[in-house]
Amino acid sequence: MTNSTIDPAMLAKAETLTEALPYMQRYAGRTFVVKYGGHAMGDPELARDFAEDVVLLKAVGINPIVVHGGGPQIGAMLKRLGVESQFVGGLRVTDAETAHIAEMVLAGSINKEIVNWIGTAGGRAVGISGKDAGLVTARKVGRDEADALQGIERHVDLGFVGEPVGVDRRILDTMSDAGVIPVIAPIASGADGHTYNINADTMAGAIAAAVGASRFFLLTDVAGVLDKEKNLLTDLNPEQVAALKADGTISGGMIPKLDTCIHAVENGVDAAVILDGRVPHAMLIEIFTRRGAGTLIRK
Ligand SMILES: Nc1ncnc2c1ncn2[C@@H]1O[C@H](COP(=O)(O)OP(=O)(O)O)[C@@H](O)[C@H]1O
Ligand SMILES: CC(=O)N[C@@H](CCC(=O)OP(=O)(O)O)C(=O)O
Repeated sequence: MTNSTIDPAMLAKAETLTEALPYMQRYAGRTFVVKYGGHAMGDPELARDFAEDVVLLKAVGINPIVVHGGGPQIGAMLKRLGVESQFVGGLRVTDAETAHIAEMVLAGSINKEIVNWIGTAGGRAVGISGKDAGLVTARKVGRDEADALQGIERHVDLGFVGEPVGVDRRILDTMSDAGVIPVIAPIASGADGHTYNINADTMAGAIAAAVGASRFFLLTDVAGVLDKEKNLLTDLNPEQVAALKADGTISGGMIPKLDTCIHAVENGVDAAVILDGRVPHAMLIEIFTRRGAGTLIRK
């Protein structure tokens, strides 16, 4: 049969698969950490696409590890329960009651929902938090907030907001060996026995560094890092990120996100990629095609 008798649409599908082949060969056996943000979770269609992508990675021999957020979902639950919540420097001030609710939402409903999507897509996922098998040990975060009005620095107690100080990867290796996809909620215990609420980007970055991930994907609600004219910056190194911070091109939630990426690439992760979680199959396009997507951060 010659090309002229083949349906062009079928041929294009076959070419998509052959285009993916060298990437599948390159990445087989590697570990990818995927941070799935709360904003990217709202749409059930996109959630299904995301779960399919994760299952496909596993099927071609990559070890995906999912770390999820859920900030908007915690906010909604706090509102329902009439509990006030405020953010300082992108972190939710977390009293004992808020920590309890954050754990309920993150390690409870959201974690199991993602496990369910992955199961529906034909994968085997196990949902855990940083507490399980001592995966992550946290310590309390201290923060100095500049009081812009008075021009003074004052220490803000964020309560039970934690940062990872240790990662014991053994449970992740056990799960990977058993063909299981870990789904991790950003909650951990401190050496003091308290439960800590951890920013999901920070949690994912610590896990990516601890496992020496080949790729660290952060799915968010923008196309990637944008310049002042709103054009996508496809590649950045730590020096360029520092310049973008200094001239005010990046602000808000993008600052801690990029800090996390730089920390990860300076601690054993090959590359971090900020991706648009609103684009169906954004991860597959980035990993398996020549086009790529989002912003790649590398040393
Ligand atoms: N230069 C920039 N490029 C892209 N996004 C930026 C930039 N500067 C600030 N941002 C903001 O950062 C946000 C992403 O961070 P964040 O809201 O914390 O994401 P998530 O909730 O997914 O973790 C974007 O929605 C955007 O408003
Ligand atoms: C300390 C802190 O701020 N924790 C976050 C944890 C969830 C999170 O980071 O979710 P997203 O990735 O969806 O924003 C919070 O309470 O909202």
